[in-house]
Amino acid sequence: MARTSQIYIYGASGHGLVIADIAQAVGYEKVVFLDDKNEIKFHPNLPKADIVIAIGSNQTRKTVTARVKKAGFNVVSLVHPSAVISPSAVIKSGVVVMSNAVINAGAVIGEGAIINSGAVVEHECMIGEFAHISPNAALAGNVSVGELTHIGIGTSVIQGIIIGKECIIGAGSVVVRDISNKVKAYGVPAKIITKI
Ligand SMILES: CC(=O)SCCNC(=O)CCNC(=O)[C@H](O)C(C)(C)COP(=O)(O)OP(=O)(O)OC[C@H]1O[C@@H](n2cnc3c(N)ncnc32)[C@H](O)[C@@H]1OP(=O)(O)O
Repeated sequence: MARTSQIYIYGASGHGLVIADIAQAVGYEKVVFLDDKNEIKFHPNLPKADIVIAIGSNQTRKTVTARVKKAGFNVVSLVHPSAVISPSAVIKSGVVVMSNAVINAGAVIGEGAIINSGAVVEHECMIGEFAHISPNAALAGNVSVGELTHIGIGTSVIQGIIIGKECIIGAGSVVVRDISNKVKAYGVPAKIITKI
């Protein structure tokens, strides 16, 4: 679908402001924020235009994405011009890639995922749908991150690790063993703290 000159940003938080900067940097002429608390709220009958879902909560981002897609809006991916993306990486729809992120060869970034500022996603990593890789997190080669999982700021994950779905990995962790689904884990090395 051809890009529209206007883009809706669904969510007017700090995350939305960062995404608005990216939208302008890649050439959108007009940014319109939609927010449940703002004057302009999402409605299925709004004029159709590109849209990006700027909601930090992984589960809410997934739910809202389904809603706007059902209403016929074009959910786009936005990549900051300073990010370095391998030609062989695959970026699915609704992904945002912030400034200075690196996504290396053969990596696959699932629908609706966030690759935040300065994150490194090494070769052949698989990032699940609606996951969030926080700023300065570093995933070595062949790491798999399950859907809806949040990797905390500054976390490092060694090569080949499998992290399950719907997990929270705390800030500054070093993950050296696989992590099962639906757990909170943190520390150096990361240990499972609780089930979610
Ligand atoms: C652009 C952006 O802003 S993107 C967002 C980036 N943000 C992040 O990455 C935040 C990630 N979140 C965290 O790291 C959080 O601390 C969590 C989710 C791991 C834990 O949160 P909570 O369950 O609320 O834990 P809580 O704050 O109550 O702390 C419980 C204990 O764990 C410790 N703890 C919490 N997080 C960590 C961590 N990442 N590493 C080591 N210890 C930790 C606390 O010091 C505390 O210890 P104490 O009981 O001895 O005092």
